[in-house]
Amino acid sequence: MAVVMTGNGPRALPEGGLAPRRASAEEIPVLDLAPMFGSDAAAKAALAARLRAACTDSGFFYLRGHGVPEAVVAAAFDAARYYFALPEAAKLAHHAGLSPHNRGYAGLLEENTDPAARGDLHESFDMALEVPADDPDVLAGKRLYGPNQWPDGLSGFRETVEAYHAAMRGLSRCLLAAFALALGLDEDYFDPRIGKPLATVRLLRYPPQTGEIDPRQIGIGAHTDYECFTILAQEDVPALQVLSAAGEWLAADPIPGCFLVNIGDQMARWTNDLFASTVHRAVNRSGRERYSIPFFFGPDYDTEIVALPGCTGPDNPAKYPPVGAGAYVESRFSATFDYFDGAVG
Ligand SMILES: O=C(O)CCC(=O)C(=O)O
Ligand SMILES: [Fe+2]
Repeated sequence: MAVVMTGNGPRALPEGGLAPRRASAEEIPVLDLAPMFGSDAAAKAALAARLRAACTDSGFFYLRGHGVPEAVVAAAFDAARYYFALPEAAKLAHHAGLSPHNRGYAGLLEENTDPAARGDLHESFDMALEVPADDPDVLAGKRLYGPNQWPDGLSGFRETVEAYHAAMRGLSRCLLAAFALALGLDEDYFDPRIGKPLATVRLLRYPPQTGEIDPRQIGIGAHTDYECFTILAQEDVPALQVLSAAGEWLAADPIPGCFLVNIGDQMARWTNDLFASTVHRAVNRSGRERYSIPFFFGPDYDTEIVALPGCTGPDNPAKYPPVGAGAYVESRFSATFDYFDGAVG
């Protein structure tokens, strides 16, 4: 049987084709975050219960009532479109391999999420929290902190992408409060751990794939995400597939006005696998270019990821040894990006 190696161990993959099945509203539910912006404790508790069910089941859910203005999302997609249309030389000038902090551009096939595959058919631009080069954490060699790299001469690009990052950070704080409630913790439980979060905006462009498709070379190979959770913005071009517990690929098609959120490996570790970090992949068979914008959110670099209160018990010992949040993501980047270990400062 085929498996994919993740940071939390091997996961079985089904044999077979690239076509997904439609997901039902139970399999990938739509949750409304609005109660988290109010003070109705019963409404928050109801959301927390639905969130807990979604996270323990598929680990994927659509999010509405999130409060992020549509214009902020639309501007980020416009920025992605004109960014990727730059000449290749302009993009290579700020290649992520020139940054010790994994910020900048990477081209087609440079990432390989599934070690058994032959590279991912997308190009990307990564930016994260802007931390100056003389910051003590950067000087201490915490590689995931550092300055971003930006393309030259692309008016408004930086401002637009930074505004999107800020909006996603705000949303993440709110979402984490809901996760805390879903885990029976105080709403502000995670707040002391997210003052300087490892939080990356990634612009992605997937060219369409037509004709015979090599299953070992798709938009993004089967993988789990590395951080706590991912907030994905999609336009109207479908491609994303989620592996169900029963081993079927489900289509996670875009829903207008909703983000798609999924649990990542850090949260699976934090919850001792109560919350599912679910395998997913993308295949762009739409015949059109696809742009998507994942936002990966994890806690501060030095946060120890160890089973949270209530997630272990006499019959449920901790499955994973403690690990530093930053060290964990760095180890995953080393496994995934062929340029990360050789990056120059
Ligand atoms: O583009 C997508 O829909 C998914 C991207 C993804 O899974 C990732 O970047 O980790
Ligand atoms: Fe992913």
